[in-house]
Amino acid sequence: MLSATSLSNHPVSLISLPATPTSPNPKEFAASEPEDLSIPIIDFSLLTSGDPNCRTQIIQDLGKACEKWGFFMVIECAHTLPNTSTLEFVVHVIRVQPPIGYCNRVVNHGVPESLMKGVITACDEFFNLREEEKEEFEGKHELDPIRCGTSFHAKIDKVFYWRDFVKAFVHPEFHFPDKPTGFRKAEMGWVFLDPCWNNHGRSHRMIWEHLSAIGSDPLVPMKSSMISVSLLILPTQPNLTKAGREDLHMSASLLCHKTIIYFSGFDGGEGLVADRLGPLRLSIKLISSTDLACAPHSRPCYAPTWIEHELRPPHYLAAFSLAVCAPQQAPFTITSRWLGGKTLRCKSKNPKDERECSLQTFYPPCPQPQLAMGLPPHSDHGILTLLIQNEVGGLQLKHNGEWVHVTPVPNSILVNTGDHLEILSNGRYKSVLHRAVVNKNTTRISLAMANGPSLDSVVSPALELLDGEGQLPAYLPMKYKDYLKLQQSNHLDGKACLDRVRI
Ligand SMILES: O=C(O)CCC(=O)C(=O)O
Ligand SMILES: [Fe+2]
Repeated sequence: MLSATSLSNHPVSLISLPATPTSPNPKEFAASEPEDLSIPIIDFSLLTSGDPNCRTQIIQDLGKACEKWGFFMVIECAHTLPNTSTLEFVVHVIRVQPPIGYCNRVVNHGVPESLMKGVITACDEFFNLREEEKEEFEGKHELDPIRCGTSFHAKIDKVFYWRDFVKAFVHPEFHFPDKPTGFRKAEMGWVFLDPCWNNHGRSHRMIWEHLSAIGSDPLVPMKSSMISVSLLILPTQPNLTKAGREDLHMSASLLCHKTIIYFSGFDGGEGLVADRLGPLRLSIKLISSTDLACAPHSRPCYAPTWIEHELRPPHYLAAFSLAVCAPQQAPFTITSRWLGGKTLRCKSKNPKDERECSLQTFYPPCPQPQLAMGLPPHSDHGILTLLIQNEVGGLQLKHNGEWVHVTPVPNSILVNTGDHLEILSNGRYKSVLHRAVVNKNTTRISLAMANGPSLDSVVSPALELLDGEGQLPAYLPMKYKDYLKLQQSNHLDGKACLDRVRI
């Protein structure tokens, strides 16, 4: 496999790149630099705020962000942004009542920094494997669970982009290359619960399915066999109206998304490295949303259910994919509520089949960045894509006809709208065009998580919208599987794929 990494490491590549007819015009890469400061910022802690006005405000802000930009950033509140006065959507932080002991972690997007850094470092290790080691993951077909490569579609692309990638379906089944071992070194300080367990009638079993997805290595027995786990505290509100209850349910599910289970009972208290551990008996206290809705005081009164299970060592990517459930679900739930308060039938009939795909991209230093392309302009196929990156810029997005450079903000998650959201909202939330440029000196790594319905779901404008607003459908229905195949088997070319279903 001719990878960008191997070219970059090769002395010849330090001289020049061959110009090809598809080499971009250098002017094309110009982006309006500081503009990105107005990219909407969303503070996730407001979504779980006990103050209904705050929630209403943030819901509206999210809707506007999706509509005007198709793009927003979720930050940790500990981070101070440069020049905040110019931000269009700065909102002040109101923290939810903190869970026992660990309040500072459950704020905003709720994904621990160590996990974000760990998964990026593990990606780096993967791309630096020898070419022969990566070859076995090349993948032959568009829907292969793991695919590794350089150009978008090796058979038809005339240009190799200056990047290497590995794509993997991480949900409903978790797939990922079994190398390098670094991916399995996630610290065992936390595990995330599936957020939907408590308000969509999911059984506790689901949780275990998720937890078991975290890893599959056999473990050796360990000495300290019991781990106690403290679970969640949710904001509680007496005398809830129906709307209030709905909000609480939403908040509960959002907070559960972010619930961090802390393990205790180990000596030393330092981070626990998975491969030092044997089988862990994990006990989790579960409370249901009914208990929550009834809880009159700040501490919900509930009858906890204890379950025990053997936990396997976590995989960085599996842990990350669970961790980003909230940022993925929340904007969608909220933007659909914002569409006249209707709940769009957006997703698969069975949420268990929803598809989540992770795409890790590695852009090594490029000798002539003005002649190379990292990733051409395109929109993503799913509902929303969440993206994290190392601290090297390169992502640009199209806003009001201009390319806007996105400056990386440490510990932030970028969220962009995808084609499926555009179709579903009948064009109200457009999928955003974006691209990646490369640079001469530094490697850039990004990790995108795209989520969509199950492969057999038919993607079409939401009936609720059409009925309610007397609109005609602006997109033809298509099976998600066929849409994915169509997009993945052609050149990556702006919104060409979406244009095929546009009426
Ligand atoms: O590397 C980036 O920032 C962009 C990646 C991207 O657009 C994608 O994975 O779809
Ligand atoms: Fe993308």
